[in-house]
Amino acid sequence: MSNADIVWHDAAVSQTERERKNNHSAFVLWFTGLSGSGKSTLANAIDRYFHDHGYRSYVLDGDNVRHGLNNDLGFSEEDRVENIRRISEVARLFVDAGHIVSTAFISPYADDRARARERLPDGRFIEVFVDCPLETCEARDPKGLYKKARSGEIPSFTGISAPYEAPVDPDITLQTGTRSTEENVHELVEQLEDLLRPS
Ligand SMILES: Nc1ncnc2c1ncn2[C@@H]1O[C@H](COP(=O)(O)OS(=O)(=O)O)[C@@H](OP(=O)(O)O)[C@H]1O
Ligand SMILES: Nc1ncnc2c1ncn2[C@@H]1O[C@H](COP(=O)(O)OP(=O)(O)O)[C@@H](O)[C@H]1O
Repeated sequence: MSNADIVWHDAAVSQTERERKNNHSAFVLWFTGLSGSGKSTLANAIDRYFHDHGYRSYVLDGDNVRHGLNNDLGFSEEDRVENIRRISEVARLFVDAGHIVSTAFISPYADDRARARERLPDGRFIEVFVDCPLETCEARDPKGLYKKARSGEIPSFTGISAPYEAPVDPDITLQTGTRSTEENVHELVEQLEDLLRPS
């Protein structure tokens, strides 16, 4: 069956109605950065803040999604593109359902992040650059992957033997080499003030 045979079915309950009931906007916080830069740490810290303050929210994390939905994908350029395409579709569904979704994927290619932005309603895709020098990420090496990448045990490792295209004009930049998680969460809450206000 081709896509031409599939007809979009409008939902009985709109995103706007869900947002009104939740009393806040639905949007995606798209964290991007090198492995070990702090994407998961920050996505979970801000999610804790959202949850504790009555927002409906959820985290989509690279490691976890790759265990399930995307367990057929590796780290070739083609697979990473498909990984991000699927994640952005899932993120869109969460926004449709009225949630604030924080995604924590390296998402190394600028074009893929741009496509993800295009899939979301205007102003509902917030690109957050988790900015941390490669040397710091490598010194942290929380999973021992940089060591393996340097020894050649892991091929095509982002930042070492595969590219990372840093955002040129991100909506928000958080430095994790010099600022604590608490400081960065505070910064995020300030920058998101308009979206977090009751709708
Ligand atoms: N070759 C290679 N390159 C980069 N990362 C690797 C690789 N192999 C395994 N890992 C682990 O997988 C996590 C990255 O998955 P992502 O889905 O975020 O990657 S991507 O967006 O598709 O590039 C990444 O997680 P984070 O460290 O949380 O970023 C790594 O733990
Ligand atoms: N300021 C900071 N912000 C975020 N993570 C930090 C910071 N300082 C140290 N870390 C540590 O760096 C590591 C980042 O790992 P993680 O959040 O899994 O990154 P990523 O998801 O980008 O791979 C964690 O062990 C975290 O405790």
